[in-house]
Amino acid sequence: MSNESQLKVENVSKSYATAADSLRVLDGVSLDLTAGESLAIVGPSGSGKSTLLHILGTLDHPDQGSVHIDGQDPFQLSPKQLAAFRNEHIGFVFQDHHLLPQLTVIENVLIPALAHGKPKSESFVRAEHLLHSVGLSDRIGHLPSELSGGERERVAIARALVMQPSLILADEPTGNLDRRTADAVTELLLSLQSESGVILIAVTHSETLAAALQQRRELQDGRLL
Ligand SMILES: Nc1ncnc2c1ncn2[C@@H]1O[C@H](COP(=O)(O)OP(=O)(O)OP(=O)(O)O)[C@@H](O)[C@H]1O
Repeated sequence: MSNESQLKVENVSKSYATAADSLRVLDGVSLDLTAGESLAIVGPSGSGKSTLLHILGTLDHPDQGSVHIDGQDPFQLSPKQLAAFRNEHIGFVFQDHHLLPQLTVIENVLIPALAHGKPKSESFVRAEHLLHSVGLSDRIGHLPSELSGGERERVAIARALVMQPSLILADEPTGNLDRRTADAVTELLLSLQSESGVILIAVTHSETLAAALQQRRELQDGRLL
C-alpha cells in the first residue's frame, strides 16, 4: 500500500501448446500503472484475460517480456521468495471467493498474515478494521456458509487488503452477485482502493464494473487495445 506501488508490464507474450500446434494467447501486452490507478480488462471469452491475470499475479510465467511489481521482477525470485513476494505485494479477489469453509470470517481474512507465521496483534487489529469497513463487524466469528454471496465477497475483499498489498487482482469479483449486491461490492472495492492507494486490476464481463474503474482496456487477438 505504499506510494511506491507500481506495475510495469512490457511486451508480455504467452502461448499454450495444444495437441495440434501452439496457441498464442497474449501477444506483446504492455501496461504501466501506479498507486491509486484502476483498470478493467474486458474482452470476449477465451481472449486471454485470465491468462494475463495469472501472469500479473505471478501464478504463471510469460514466455516473453517482463513484469515488474514495485520495481522487482518476481520471476527472478526462487519459488520460496516468490511465494513470500506474492503474499506481501498482491491481493486476490476471485468470483467464487475461495474462502476456507472451516475457518471463521476473521480467520479467513488473516490467512495471508498466517503465511508469515503467527499473525501479529496488528494483523488482528487490521483484520477487524477491514471487516468493519466492509460492514461485517458483527459477523467475524461466523463461518462462510452462514453468509450471503455478497457478504462472502466482502470477506474476500478484506482478505485481499490485509497485507496492505500494492496490487489487487480481481477476477469477475461481481460475477455471481445480483445487480444491487454487485453495485454495492463495486462501490466498496473502489472506496477501499482509493483510501489505500492500491492498484486495482479487474477482469470482467460486466460493463457496469468496467465503467466504474478509471481505465478500460480490451483484449483482442492477444493484444490490449
Ligand atoms: N493450460 C492451458 N492449455 C491450453 N490452452 C489453454 C490453457 N489455459 C487457457 N487456454 C486457452 O487460452 C485461451 C485464453 O484463455 P483464458 O482463460 O485466459 O481466457 P479468458 O479471456 O479469461 O476467458 P473467459 O472470459 O471465458 O474466462 C483460451 O482459448 C483457452 O482455451
